[in-house]
Amino acid sequence: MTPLLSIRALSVEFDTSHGTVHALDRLSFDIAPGEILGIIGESGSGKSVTAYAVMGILDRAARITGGEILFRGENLLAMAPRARDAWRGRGAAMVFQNPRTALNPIRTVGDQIADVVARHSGLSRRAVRARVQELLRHVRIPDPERRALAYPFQLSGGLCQRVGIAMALACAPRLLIADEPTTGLDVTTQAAIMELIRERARDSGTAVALITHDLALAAETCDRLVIMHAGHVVEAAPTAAILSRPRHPYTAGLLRSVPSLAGSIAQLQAVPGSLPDLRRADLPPCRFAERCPRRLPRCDAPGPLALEEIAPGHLAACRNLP
Ligand SMILES: Nc1ncnc2c1ncn2[C@@H]1O[C@H](COP(=O)(O)OP(=O)(O)OP(=O)(O)O)[C@@H](O)[C@H]1O
Repeated sequence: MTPLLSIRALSVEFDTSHGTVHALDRLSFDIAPGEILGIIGESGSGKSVTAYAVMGILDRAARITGGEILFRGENLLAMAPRARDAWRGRGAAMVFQNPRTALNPIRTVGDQIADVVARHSGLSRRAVRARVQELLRHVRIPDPERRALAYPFQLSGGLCQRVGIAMALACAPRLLIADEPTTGLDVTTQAAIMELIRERARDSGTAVALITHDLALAAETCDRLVIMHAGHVVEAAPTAAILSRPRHPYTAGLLRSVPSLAGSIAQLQAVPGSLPDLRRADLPPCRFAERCPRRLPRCDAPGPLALEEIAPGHLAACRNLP
């Protein structure tokens, strides 16, 4: 199937007073229409930078030093700014972590959703208001007439996240990027939010990129997983393939660190070490090598590390695969 989104060899750097951060290095993966793709990695692996690059909302300090982001074959990075602004919302929309801080504290949630609806449609004010109610009902906010008049501080975290989802869905995006959408929410609310996201993919063919460090949550929800480490994709495959036979040592380590996936308590262990400092000028070709139990001399040989198809639909970047 033709991918909806195709990220090809994307490299992003940040200029800081402490040096250049090599945040993404030749990152590549695809998302198909209607697919729920999990983008997994520990803090600092580049998940949010990837999302911001797709949305075109990277920090000013960021530099895209290579690659393409193709949306239905068109390179978003080559689009004129106005066309990119028009694409945002209809093409892709984002649900953010910390729902309350993602909303404007001094406007009612109804007005905030109405702004998005009005910006992306030629609807009359009355029709916009009706659409806001429809969206609030769609994300199952109880008593939507009253809740539309509330300010974010008057709503629970879970309701604020539902508002965030309603805003993202207001322009019927083809791709929904959900960046840690359930962090900080209680387990029941988490489950309800994830069900809304799943339902959207199932019923309207919206592709979903679920960004999370929670491999267990992604395993329950996603069709396919992309495992990121220090700005690289180290493995990408259907969820079942990753769970039954992880090929990259980092993926295997992640699985062993999750109680529900480790197999037994005795096998439970954290991935040793931490991400390398991405400001280092001498970053090795494999950024996992210094933490890797399978490291060989050839792992450090110069030259880029290729992400190769090792089985149909299963990609890995490793010079010593089991
Ligand atoms: N504005 C910035 N200036 C400098 N470095 C940045 C900036 N934004 C991100 N980075 C760096 O880019 C790298 C990737 O960060 P990113 O936020 O994408 O990671 P992440 O995987 O989303 O982490 P988390 O799970 O904590 O959100 C990190 O080393 C981070 O410090």
